[in-house]
Amino acid sequence: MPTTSASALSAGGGVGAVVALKAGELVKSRLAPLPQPLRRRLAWTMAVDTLHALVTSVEAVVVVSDQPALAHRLARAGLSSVVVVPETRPAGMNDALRQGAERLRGDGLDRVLACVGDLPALRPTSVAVVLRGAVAYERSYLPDATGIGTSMLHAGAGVALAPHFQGRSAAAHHSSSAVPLTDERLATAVPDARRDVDTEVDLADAVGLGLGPATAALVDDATGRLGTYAAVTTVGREDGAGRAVTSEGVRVDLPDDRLADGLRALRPGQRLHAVLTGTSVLSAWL
Ligand SMILES: Nc1nc2c(ncn2[C@@H]2O[C@H](COP(=O)(O)OP(=O)(O)OP(=O)(O)O)[C@@H](O)[C@H]2O)c(=O)[nH]1
Ligand SMILES: C[C@H](OP(=O)(O)O)C(=O)O
Repeated sequence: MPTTSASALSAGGGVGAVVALKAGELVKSRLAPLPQPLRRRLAWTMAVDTLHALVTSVEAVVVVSDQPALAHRLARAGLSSVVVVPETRPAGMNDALRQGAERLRGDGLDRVLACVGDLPALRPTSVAVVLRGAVAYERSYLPDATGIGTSMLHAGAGVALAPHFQGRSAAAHHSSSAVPLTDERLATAVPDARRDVDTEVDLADAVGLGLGPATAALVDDATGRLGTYAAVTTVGREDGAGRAVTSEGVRVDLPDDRLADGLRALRPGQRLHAVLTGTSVLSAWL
């Protein structure tokens, strides 16, 4: 039950969000049927879409990670305002979130929103709904689409975040006295904020809700499914458009606007990861 009045919590000095991201090669084991480069790319684009929704909704966003090049990658993805907090203690997701919360509080942010990094359909309007609903409670959480996991956890001013993510985390957050942010308490539905993606079935659901642009670049509009992964080698330009060849020797179109992360001026012979629809590249990345 709420123990702190809305006015007491809303009097604070702003909201900071924290996301934990582990190293690319370890992520999303439940998407293992996908080729590993595509699984890593999907984990990355989902994090990028999640972070874009957060940066427009809160005063500060931190990512806690042990990936050394992360700050540069985030900047290339248009997320230079996101602060990377190096993971000094490799002790798992909840400890990473606690480290991020400490940083936000140290920077003067009163309210802390911990968020999973796999919400590719997340919209700023839904983050705003969650933050408005959360203000009435000292500590609250947004159950995920299954009701078993948690997609967000909020702690008001002066309240420890005390994250219990992973596994049956909705029950764990409930047992630790956090209030579930149901649609009734929020007075509206926020399916995009509950739709974390661990499997291709979850991804199909997120496609239906509307993906953010980074993840949408991997999906074939005609089928609503991920493109087919291929390693490709650029072969130069023909008729003003880029071309590449797959390792099976199939020639594919590589339009300039399908190059991800600001890739420019490709030389013939460059190796790229790509997802294809037929003989066209949907998205290519280093
Ligand atoms: N910084 C950091 N982030 C972590 C750690 N463990 C998990 N995470 C992040 O926490 C979120 C949830 O992670 P998990 O539930 O372990 O797994 P997942 O990678 O999403 O998927 P599965 O491997 O399929 O379980 C993801 O954004 C991870 O990157 C960790 O030790 N450190
Ligand atoms: C972090 C976890 O989410 P998942 O890894 O299952 O997306 C959870 O629901 O607590």
